[in-house]
Amino acid sequence: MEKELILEVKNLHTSFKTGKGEINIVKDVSFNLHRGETLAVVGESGCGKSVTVHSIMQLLPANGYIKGGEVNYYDGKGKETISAHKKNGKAMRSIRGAKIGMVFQDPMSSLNPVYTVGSQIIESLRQHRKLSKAEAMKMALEMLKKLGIPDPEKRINDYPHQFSGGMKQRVVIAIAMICNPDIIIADEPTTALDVTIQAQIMELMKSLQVNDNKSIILITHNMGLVAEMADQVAVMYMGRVVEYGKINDIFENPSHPYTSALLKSVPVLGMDKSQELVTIPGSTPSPVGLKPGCEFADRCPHAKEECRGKDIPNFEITPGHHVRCILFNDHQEVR
Ligand SMILES: Nc1ncnc2c1ncn2[C@@H]1O[C@H](COP(=O)(O)OP(=O)(O)OP(=O)(O)O)[C@@H](O)[C@H]1O
Repeated sequence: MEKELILEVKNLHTSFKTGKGEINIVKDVSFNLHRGETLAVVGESGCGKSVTVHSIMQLLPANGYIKGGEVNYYDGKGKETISAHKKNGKAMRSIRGAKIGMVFQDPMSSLNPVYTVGSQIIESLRQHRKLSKAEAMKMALEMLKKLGIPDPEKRINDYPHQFSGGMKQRVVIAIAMICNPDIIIADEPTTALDVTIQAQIMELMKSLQVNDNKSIILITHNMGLVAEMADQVAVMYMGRVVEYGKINDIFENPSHPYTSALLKSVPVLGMDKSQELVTIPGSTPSPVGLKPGCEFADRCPHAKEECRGKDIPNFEITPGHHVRCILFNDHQEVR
């Protein structure tokens, strides 16, 4: 059966104007998200994962702007282009929250300490739907119950500081989910939490995806989480998707030298015990004054002269498995 495309990011470019000039942070990023699936966007700190999703949501800081590309949202009824070069505040406000919900890394930065959790969930709901306070309250209670918050009738009137870290993150998920969006963007949703709580939150997200057919974009640098959660994976390095494919393409046939290095540098459940972890030589370059050509060339064991000087195209090595590396230039180029 053909999978239903729900979000399409095509050749997205995002830059920031800074005191040191303009810096290109997201470069030619493309990926697809299908209904009921999880796309993991993975890569080291600073590679542009958050800027990519903030571009999709048009939540960039004042000095950031989308230079090119398209973001297409499909809701089953047709295509809606939610961002290109120009800002489209009205269309975006109807999409943010209602069609795409966001869960950020630190629950405290998403919750307002001076309002009860109930009023924050209701506020999110009433922004998009005409409901009485009582109806909204009933829906908020049902959502808290569904997300495993014990004693929701009492807890709904509590303030965020009265919740533990894991429970706060459940409240953030409740706010993201209350309007029943098709897509949830989760930006490192468990980084600020204890390991056992992390597992519970990820299980909760997985159950929403499976039971309610939600699509998730999971931003993470945790390859273990990727292995557990993802259907599709986009590996990013210095603002580019260097490898993109199905979970098995990435774990069983990692092809970009950066993906291979990344997988060798982190422990993944089920890996051979005799396999040593290897650190990636060198460090990520600064995005300011970056040399042209492959951004990974200076750290890559296979680097050749051709890797430097001009942008490296994307090659399709098997259907849907794309690698941005000249080692594969005998394959079909894809845009
Ligand atoms: N407002 C800004 N002005 C200039 N540069 C910025 C701005 N915001 C982010 N950047 C730069 O964009 C790059 C990518 O940042 P981003 O937060 O997307 O990385 P990330 O992959 O999500 O990392 P992390 O895992 O640490 O969150 C970084 O080099 C960062 O310094």
